[in-house]
Amino acid sequence: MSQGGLKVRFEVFRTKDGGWGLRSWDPIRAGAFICEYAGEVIDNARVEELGENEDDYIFYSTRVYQQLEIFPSDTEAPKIPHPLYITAKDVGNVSRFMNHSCSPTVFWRPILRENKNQCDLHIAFHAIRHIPPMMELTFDYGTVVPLKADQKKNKCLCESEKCRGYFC
Ligand SMILES: C[S@@+](CC[C@H](N)C(=O)[O-])C[C@H]1O[C@@H](n2cnc3c(N)ncnc32)[C@H](O)[C@@H]1O
Repeated sequence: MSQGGLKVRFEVFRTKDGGWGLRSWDPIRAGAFICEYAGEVIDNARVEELGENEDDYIFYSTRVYQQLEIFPSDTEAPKIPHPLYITAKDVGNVSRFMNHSCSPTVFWRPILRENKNQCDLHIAFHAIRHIPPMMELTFDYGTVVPLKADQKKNKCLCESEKCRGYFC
């Protein structure tokens, strides 16, 4: 599904708070593949080394997510063969501009793809529901568990009714 490439016309735009965000000029149907999180795969040691202040563009597969309403409560989270960290700080695609929302329009799931006799883990983003043109594409960055006392928390500006107030 995700190998067919990008099917919608993306726009990187200035959000109300001044940062960049991502949206699509085309409608996206519920469940449709949107894009992958492209970047450089790094290991845990490099994540620790970079620290939380150095890189705003790390995707962490190790975060914990709120159950999405589209999935029944007994749906298990997809199994990931190993933790995956991807930084899109220096190389990446449009997904690096996707902001966090506590009521996201997009969710991610892991996919395994064969590559020269081995399987590579990729992260594919899909629409949670029908997304009309120009609606911001956002996903839940997830929660660090266990949350350490000194965990850096970013004030969340998603303005959702269900806003948790922060994201990590
Ligand atoms: C992966 S980048 C997303 C693109 C970013 N807005 C930009 O201008 O390049 C993640 C950073 O965007 C900002 N951000 C993302 N979601 C946010 C939210 N809900 N509230 C406030 N800032 C957010 C934070 O600075 C965060 O570290």
